[in-house]
Amino acid sequence: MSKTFETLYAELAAKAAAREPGSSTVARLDAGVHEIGKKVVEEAAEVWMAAEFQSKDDAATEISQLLYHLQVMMLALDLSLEDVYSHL
Ligand SMILES: N=c1c2ncn([C@@H]3O[C@H](COP(=O)(O)OP(=O)(O)OP(=O)(O)O)[C@@H](O)[C@H]3O)c2ncn1[C@@H]1O[C@H](COP(=O)(O)O)[C@@H](O)[C@H]1O
Repeated sequence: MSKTFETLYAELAAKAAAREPGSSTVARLDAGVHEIGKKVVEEAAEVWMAAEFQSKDDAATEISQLLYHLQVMMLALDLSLEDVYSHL
């Protein structure tokens, strides 16, 4: 079964809680909100560029990466899925 936003968040939260060795997510959380924020902005720009100048598949890839980095930011801020969904 392919991952969803919810299952990815659960996976990342578990890795963060366990401080799983070798996890890039744990390393990004340790780097802090400033560095995570830079990745969010970078990936957002890559979504824009892919949407305008590349293929739909490239855009889908960049969107998936943006979603990942947004989830890392959520974990850094101790925001649950419900905290975000309540604003939708
Ligand atoms: N879905 C993702 C995911 N999307 C994007 N990324 C990271 O974001 C980067 C975005 O690509 P770039 O083109 O910006 O690469 P880059 O310039 O080399 O970026 P940097 O790694 O230098 O920041 C990727 O290289 C990954 O490091 C992700 N890293 C992890 N996941 C998933 O998160 C889960 C936990 O991963 P670990 O914490 O590494 O175990 C696993 O299921 C992974 O598949």
